[in-house]
Amino acid sequence: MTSNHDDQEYYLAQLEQERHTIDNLDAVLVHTLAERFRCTQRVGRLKAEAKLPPADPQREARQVQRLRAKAEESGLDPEFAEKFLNFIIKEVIHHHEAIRKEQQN
Ligand SMILES: C=C(O[C@@H]1C=C(C(=O)O)C=C[C@H]1O)C(=O)O
Repeated sequence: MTSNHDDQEYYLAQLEQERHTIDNLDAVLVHTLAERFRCTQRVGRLKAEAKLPPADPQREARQVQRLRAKAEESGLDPEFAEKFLNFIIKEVIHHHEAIRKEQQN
């Protein structure tokens, strides 16, 4: 009984420690994404001023290859890395289209 109770405390302490690390990493992810979107907003304004299209499929393909390789190196599923990057890029392109429309008005 006592040993079960002790085990439970041990597991709960481990769980709390791991969740603390997850919280820190989630904060890093949010800060990193915020910086990336600040940067892509600047790119969107530059492209609108230069009359370049919002999407650049060749750049996207290079980014996907680069990220897939990095994912493999670090033990992350490259399929997941690609899906995640495409999800972000889709949002960026929406922003760039909105910037372009604003500039046209
Ligand atoms: C940010 C850009 O705009 C778009 C978004 C990209 C991205 O989020 O990585 C990449 C290519 C473009 O489709 C860019 O052209 O660099």
